[in-house]
Amino acid sequence: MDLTVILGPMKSGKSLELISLLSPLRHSNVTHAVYQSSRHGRDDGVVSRVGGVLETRKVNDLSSALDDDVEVVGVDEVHMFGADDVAVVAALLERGTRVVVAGLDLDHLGRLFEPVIGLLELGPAKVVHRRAVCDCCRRFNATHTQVLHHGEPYLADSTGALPDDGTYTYEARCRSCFVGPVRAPGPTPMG
Ligand SMILES: Nc1ncnc2c1ncn2[C@@H]1O[C@H](COP(=O)(O)OP(=O)(O)O)[C@@H](O)[C@H]1O
Ligand SMILES: Cc1cn([C@H]2C[C@H](O)[C@@H](COP(=O)(O)O)O2)c(=O)[nH]c1=O
Repeated sequence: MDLTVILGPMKSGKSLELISLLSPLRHSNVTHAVYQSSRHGRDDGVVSRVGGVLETRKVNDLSSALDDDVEVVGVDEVHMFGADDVAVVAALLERGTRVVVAGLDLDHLGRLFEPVIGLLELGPAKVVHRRAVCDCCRRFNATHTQVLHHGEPYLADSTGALPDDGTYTYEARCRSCFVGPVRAPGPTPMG
């Protein structure tokens, strides 16, 4: 069936959106399962900061979703999964399963997460891009997540999941307030 991808920085309401889309299914006959990466230690289940909870199965990878054989599959913190898990999503869609995924699009350096690239390549029926309020300038245009370590931007070139256990603090930021790695200047335009 179809794929819905919910993206945005931390605090933008991705969990809220996932809960509002999938929680009614508990009251229906539609078979469904929601998976969350076990690398996400902050919550047991999809928990929105504004309230609301969705029961999840904590998994290291999505392979069990193929065995569960339900009509609707939800995936939370999808940026914490890998290329093999994107292949599982593709197989589920091929089989006629409706899949709804939510996660960060951009990492702490402002780069697209690899599984997000793979999901967008599957040609989702719907992509929801949510914004948060910038924790610096307070405008409602935050697209990035600034990770701070002892109050300074964390700019290490790491790709693993970052814990939300107090080691780092996380701020939603707009593109102007976001501090990313210094990039080498590109070629000067001709003309
Ligand atoms: N900087 C912020 N911008 C927007 N909402 C915020 C911010 N800080 C806290 N919130 C609260 O967080 C809620 C969204 O939280 P949540 O659903 O957990 O988002 P996400 O899953 O994207 O991290 C908002 O509805 C709002 O009540
Ligand atoms: C920026 C960034 C964040 N993470 C982690 C930190 C949290 O556990 C989740 C996002 O939680 P949300 O509020 O539900 O959006 O992702 C990460 O692993 N890598 C990063 O670059």
